[in-house]
Amino acid sequence: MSLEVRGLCKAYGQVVVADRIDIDLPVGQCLGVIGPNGAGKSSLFHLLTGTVAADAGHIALDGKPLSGLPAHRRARLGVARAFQVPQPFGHLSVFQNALAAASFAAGLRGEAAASAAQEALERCGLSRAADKLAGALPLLDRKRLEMAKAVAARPRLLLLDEVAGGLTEREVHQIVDLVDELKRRYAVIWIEHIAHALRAVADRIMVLHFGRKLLEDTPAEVMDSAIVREIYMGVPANAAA
Ligand SMILES: Nc1ncnc2c1ncn2[C@@H]1O[C@H](COP(=O)(O)OP(=O)(O)OP(=O)(O)O)[C@@H](O)[C@H]1O
Repeated sequence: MSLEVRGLCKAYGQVVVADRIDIDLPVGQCLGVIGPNGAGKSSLFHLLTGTVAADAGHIALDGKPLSGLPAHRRARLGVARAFQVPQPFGHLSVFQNALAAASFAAGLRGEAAASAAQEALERCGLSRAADKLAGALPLLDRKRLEMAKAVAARPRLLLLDEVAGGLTEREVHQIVDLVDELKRRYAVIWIEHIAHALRAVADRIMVLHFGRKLLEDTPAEVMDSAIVREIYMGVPANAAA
């Protein structure tokens, strides 16, 4: 198992954002994460990347413990995140942005950094735009670059934060195809509000609510579940279907 999370807990005073979360995720699989606003989705990513310290619990990647390590050490051990709002260095080229990620997040130098950057752009469909200024890219390509920066860091665990948000339907399909490609090489966790996108790629979906994992199952089971209908649409879980 690539990612193993056991009993992850975090609270801000009375607000519980992670309540004994367990996750098992191998390379080659995508775990979708859904839940209403404030459910603890972003907090989960903060806890995995190490930007926020957990109150309790254990995280291991490929058997190596991550718990207690600072974010830069976890990045070196293979945790990479693509943010919801891409914030590339707009005055640098697409290639230079990927190179910066390979250098700073993965600690690569020289040829190794350049080939990681090149490979990441190829993998994310951006080779043709390598020399363009990142600030001039249209939104879909900025999303691709955000993912390429994560890939350039040579991750084992790829955390995708609403990477399909704000795109047209057609573009969402392209992102779905890209995530489907990427999950062959990495363990992927994808927080996404666009249900059909997750349904298309995720092997399993986890439903968070008040920091608790309410359900984890196949996309079809989760989308049809009474719990999801209740928390999203206010239909009581015991109401007739
Ligand atoms: N540093 C913090 N201090 C206090 N409360 C926080 C902090 N960070 C998050 N919270 C609270 O924790 C809860 C969970 O927040 P989180 O951002 O993880 O939710 P989310 O599921 O990602 O929500 P959204 O879909 O709106 O992004 C929210 O009530 C939020 O206000």
